Amino acid sequence: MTKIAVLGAGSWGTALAMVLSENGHHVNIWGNMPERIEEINQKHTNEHYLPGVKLAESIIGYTDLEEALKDVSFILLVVPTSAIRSVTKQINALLDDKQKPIIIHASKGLEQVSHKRISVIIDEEMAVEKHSGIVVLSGPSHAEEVAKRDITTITAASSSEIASQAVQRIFSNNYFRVYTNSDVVGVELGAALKNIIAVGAGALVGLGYGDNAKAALITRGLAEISRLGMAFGADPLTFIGLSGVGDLIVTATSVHSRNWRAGNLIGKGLPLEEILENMGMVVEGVATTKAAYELAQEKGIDMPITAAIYRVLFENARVDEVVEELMLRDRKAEHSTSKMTAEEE
Ligand SMILES: NC(=O)C1=CN([C@@H]2O[C@H](COP(=O)(O)OP(=O)(O)OC[C@H]3O[C@@H](n4cnc5c(N)ncnc54)[C@H](O)[C@@H]3O)[C@@H](O)[C@H]2O)C=CC1
Ligand SMILES: O=C(CO)COP(=O)(O)O
Repeated sequence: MTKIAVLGAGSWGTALAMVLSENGHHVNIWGNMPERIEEINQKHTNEHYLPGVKLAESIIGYTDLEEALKDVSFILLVVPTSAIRSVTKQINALLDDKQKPIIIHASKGLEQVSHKRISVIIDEEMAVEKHSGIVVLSGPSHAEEVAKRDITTITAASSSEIASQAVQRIFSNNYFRVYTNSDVVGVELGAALKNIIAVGAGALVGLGYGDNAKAALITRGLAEISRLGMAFGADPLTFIGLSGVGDLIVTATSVHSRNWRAGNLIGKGLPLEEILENMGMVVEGVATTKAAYELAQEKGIDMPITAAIYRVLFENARVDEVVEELMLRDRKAEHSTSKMTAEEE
């Protein structure tokens, strides 16, 4: 039996713990909220994050990280992006160089200020001799639907094929299909940046725009995600895959999405602080908008939708006002086909 530690006892960590435990693995789930860990151990539920869902009794909750990591051969990090660095530091301090687990992360975002991808942060904080590879798990996957065993497809990306195949093996079953991918940059950027577009899509619906507007935002959103990704060496094919258009569709069209819901309330005129306070779960797209906006400015990459959403979130611009600005930008050709062109744009 494979022993796995899931670090982060929120919606996604809990849903992924369920998949792993159904696949016959021994799952330790670690969280920073003692009352939720007690609920997982006593009642086998995590009502705040996955209401009405019964968890396997074999999933054991921990508040002590050292205990949760004991003898595991995989560590799945699924805390908000803002907590990745500190949690990775703690793991690194607790592991010796004999255990050598595979490190997986399933979070979606970019670090504030440094604008780094999550696997880069993990790589910086984990001594290379203490692990057997870093794998990114990403794709169109609402926790609520995975917890109901709805059909889900996802990708496991790593520079180590052995590690990505091992991750594919532990997660795969008849409702959770995992592909492997070697484009870590593209998979992580697709995952992080789609949340920005989901905020925008929610805002459009909140303001009463129609299906044409939604399709325009998603398609042109994907164009700018790909443009940034290609400038960082991502494979353009990744953006028409699960962690590109797949995740963009599922996030930008669904009421399950916290990013879409936050955007929707912005479109309806509610203040951002109030929305974030009441969500009760992480809305990665807000911080990611800031990081991506700054990154695009720094690298001279044209990301007009991201810039528009930045203005709404951080400069109090109105949604209808930025929509008008986007529509009246300079006329352009639809495609920039080569990496060179994307970088020069
Ligand atoms: N919910 C979903 O359907 C999916 C979420 N994700 C990604 O997974 C990541 C986590 O999201 P969710 O589980 O949905 O968020 P959530 O808001 O449901 O739960 C986050 C959990 O992390 C805990 N946490 C926060 N800071 C921590 C720290 N320093 N140490 C330990 N625990 C800490 C919180 O207490 C909470 O239990 C995000 O990056 C999100 O984008 C990815 C795919 C699907
Ligand atoms: O990443 C997700 C689905 O793939 C979940 O999106 P939200 O964080 O917007 O809920």
